[in-house]
Amino acid sequence: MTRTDPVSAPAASPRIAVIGLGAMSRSLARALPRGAEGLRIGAALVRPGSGAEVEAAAAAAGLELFRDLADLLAWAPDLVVECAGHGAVRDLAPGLLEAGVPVVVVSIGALGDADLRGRLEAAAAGPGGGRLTVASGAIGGLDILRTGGRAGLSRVVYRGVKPPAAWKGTPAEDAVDLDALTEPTVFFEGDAAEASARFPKNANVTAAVALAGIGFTGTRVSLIADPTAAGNRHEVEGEGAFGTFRVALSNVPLPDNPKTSWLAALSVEEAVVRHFQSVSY
Ligand SMILES: NC(=O)C1=CN([C@@H]2O[C@H](COP(=O)(O)OP(=O)(O)OC[C@H]3O[C@@H](n4cnc5c(N)ncnc54)[C@H](OP(=O)(O)O)[C@@H]3O)[C@@H](O)[C@H]2O)C=CC1
Ligand SMILES: O=C([O-])CC(=O)C(=O)O
Repeated sequence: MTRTDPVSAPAASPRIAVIGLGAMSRSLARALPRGAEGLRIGAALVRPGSGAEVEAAAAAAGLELFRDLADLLAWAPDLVVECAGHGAVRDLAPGLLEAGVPVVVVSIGALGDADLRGRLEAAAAGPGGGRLTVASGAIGGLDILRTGGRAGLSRVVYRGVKPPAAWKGTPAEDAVDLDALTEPTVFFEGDAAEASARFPKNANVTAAVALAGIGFTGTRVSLIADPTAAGNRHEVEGEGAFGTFRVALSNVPLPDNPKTSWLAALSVEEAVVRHFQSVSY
């Protein structure tokens, strides 16, 4: 007897597209074919105004290029992976989900906006809605927050340390003179709601911690610029009825973008692979 997989598995070569063609997408497009899964990125949705540099990058990676959501939908993607930014989650993810396309997002800080979260949840839960997956990003320990959180969490603290260059072009510049720092300097203390909104390219991890744990206002955040830091360090401490934990990561940044840890790109790669697996370990 021939058995068929009851899950509506896509054809042998699933059609996977990225939104954005920056450091993370390029890393993902280079990396995916190395796995045994036979998955590869086939297309990219970029900004309408993007020019020759993006075209060259797409050609080098063998990607079809779209500048319009309707064109991407006509390509009939089996999965779309957002590696672009908060605006892309807001403007593109709801429509994709409504059209039944599963979406992986990594710009998790966008989900700090409760209205957008509601729209995404409604789009995914609606008739024929696609599944929304939030990649773990550059952080770890989310499993402990989720599982320990079943019995209640009383305290979750996040501390993010990056070299001054990684904080360039952010509100950190209004708080400290990044070029003059000689020692680790805390320039932000607050909650994950404020951190993820004000640092959309640096503090998505705080949103991941908030969503897995005690929410955006309950999660305490410190952001630090450290001239001695070689990479991006993330620490999470949690406390609850289950006990306590502390996770500390020292992440290698992507060569094309010092703000972004390679681990974040790897988390997207893992989410893509997992999406197409019948059994995941
Ligand atoms: N969860 C996590 O741990 C992490 C999440 N991130 C998120 O991932 C995002 C991507 O990171 P990274 O690749 O390093 O960033 P890059 O800045 O290198 O690349 C992002 C690319 O996406 C493009 N883009 C932005 N908005 C849109 C849009 N609406 N449609 C199409 N393309 C768009 C940008 O174009 P343009 O330059 O024109 O804006 C840029 O080319 C970050 O912005 C951040 O939000 C990053 C690090 C960690
Ligand atoms: O990549 C990192 O180390 C973290 C980051 O930028 C983010 O959370 O937005």
